[in-house]
Amino acid sequence: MRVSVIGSGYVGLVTGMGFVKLGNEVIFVDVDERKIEMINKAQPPIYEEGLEELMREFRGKYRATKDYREAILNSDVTFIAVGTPSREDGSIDLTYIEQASREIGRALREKDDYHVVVVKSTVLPGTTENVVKPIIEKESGKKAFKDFGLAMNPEFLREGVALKDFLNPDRIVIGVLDERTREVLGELYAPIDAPKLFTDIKTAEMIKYASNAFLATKISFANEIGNICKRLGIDSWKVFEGVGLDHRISPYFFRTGIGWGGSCFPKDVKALIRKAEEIGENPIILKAVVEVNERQPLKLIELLRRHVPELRGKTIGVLGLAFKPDTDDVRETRAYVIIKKLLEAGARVVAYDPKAMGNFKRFYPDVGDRIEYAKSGEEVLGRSDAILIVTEWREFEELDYSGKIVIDGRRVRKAEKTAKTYEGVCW
Ligand SMILES: NC(=O)c1ccc[n+]([C@@H]2O[C@H](COP(=O)([O-])OP(=O)(O)OC[C@H]3O[C@@H](n4cnc5c(N)ncnc54)[C@H](O)[C@@H]3O)[C@@H](O)[C@H]2O)c1
Ligand SMILES: O=c1ccn([C@@H]2O[C@H](COP(=O)(O)OP(=O)(O)O[C@H]3O[C@H](CO)[C@@H](O)[C@H](O)[C@H]3O)[C@@H](O)[C@H]2O)c(=O)[nH]1
Repeated sequence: MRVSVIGSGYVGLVTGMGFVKLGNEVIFVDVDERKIEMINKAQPPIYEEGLEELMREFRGKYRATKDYREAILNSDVTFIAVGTPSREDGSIDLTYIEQASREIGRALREKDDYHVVVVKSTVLPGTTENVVKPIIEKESGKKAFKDFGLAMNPEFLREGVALKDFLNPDRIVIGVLDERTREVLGELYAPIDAPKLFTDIKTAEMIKYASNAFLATKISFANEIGNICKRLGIDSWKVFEGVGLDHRISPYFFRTGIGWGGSCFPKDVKALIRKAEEIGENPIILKAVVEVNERQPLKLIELLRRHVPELRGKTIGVLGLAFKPDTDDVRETRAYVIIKKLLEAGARVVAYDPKAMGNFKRFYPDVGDRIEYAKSGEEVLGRSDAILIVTEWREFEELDYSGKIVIDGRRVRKAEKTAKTYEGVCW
């Protein structure tokens, strides 16, 4: 099938390349010229394992452009994968979704064939039918479900293992209302062996929020128990090993530490809270989930002060800047909050991350410009009075921590075994 993907970021690029691997032809659209140029040279603008190899292998089966018209006229189905960030008050910002819908609508005006538009971005229930649909109808002069198809197909991939997740998902959720669209998406996803759940459109939108909210809740719950464990001298990882053996609970997403960051959980939980309040609900669990998560990285500083009471003038090493390992993404990384606190306390910070140092400096100039970047984890260890572990990159398991003070937010076993002084956040 001929597929176009609007927005070539973490989701758009991975999804599009996934469709290429499944035998489709893909046209990527983006407003960012740098990304377009890189994609056309078969270079991924983001770091994601396996992506570069896939882009090299399938060169010629995909291309990128700024031109919506070209992309829509030369494809049968279009996925919208633009960002849906938070506004200042936590509510969802639909600016990019609205822009993309307008451009798609304008291009569809010139097209006679039945074209299917699929919202893949995470959007609140009602957005596809109440925002995307009327914009496309107005700009195209056509009617949804009659002249063009419309669906919502949330994405559940995790960064770092995104391609694997896209090609081997736990499930595929497809929100559709018309039979033709259902057939097109059924055919497109046919090669993927996973349970396929067809729902109406707003249910598909809600499944995405409920999933992310539950996963964030699971981690905040684990961290709350973990904080109690720490005071009682109990290893919360052992506790959750025991808890997770109950098949009703499952062992996953119980890694206690400094909490969740990233481009999804923070913004999606907040957007759901705002939406709930707007419609007269008070989501007390979700609010507590966010509060626990905001306090959690501060535990690392609290523990550090037990061993280094005066931070002024001290050099503190930070291992890891990405919000999780195997990605260069720094959106809502715990490293930002932690480094900000260190600088406020007058410490010097020397940091290292295998992939995310450039992004950290660009995204957070207020702290990113005030710290030093090391060339390796060894250099951080060599130059610091104490070390904080913020992201559990595999290579941090290879470092020599002997003689060091290490405060660990993610549980790097080598540090736990070999550091002179070691503290874990919840263990
Ligand atoms: N990152 C993830 O792991 C993940 C997983 C599942 C779902 N999601 C959801 O997918 C959506 C995209 O997330 P992302 O992380 O890929 O974002 P991203 O910021 O990495 O990518 C979005 C891309 O859209 C482009 N863009 C913005 N406006 C545009 C427009 N009008 N026309 C064309 N391109 C435009 C941007 O230049 C950017 O390249 C969000 O709704 C997010 O919640 C993300
Ligand atoms: O037991 C755990 C698991 C994760 N985390 C943290 O939680 C955050 C998110 O991790 P993860 O879920 O692995 O990464 P994402 O790429 O943000 O993926 C989440 O967000 C995506 C965007 O919506 C969804 O598609 C995925 O299903 C969902 O897992 C990171 O800061 C992790 O360090 C923990 O603290 N403990």
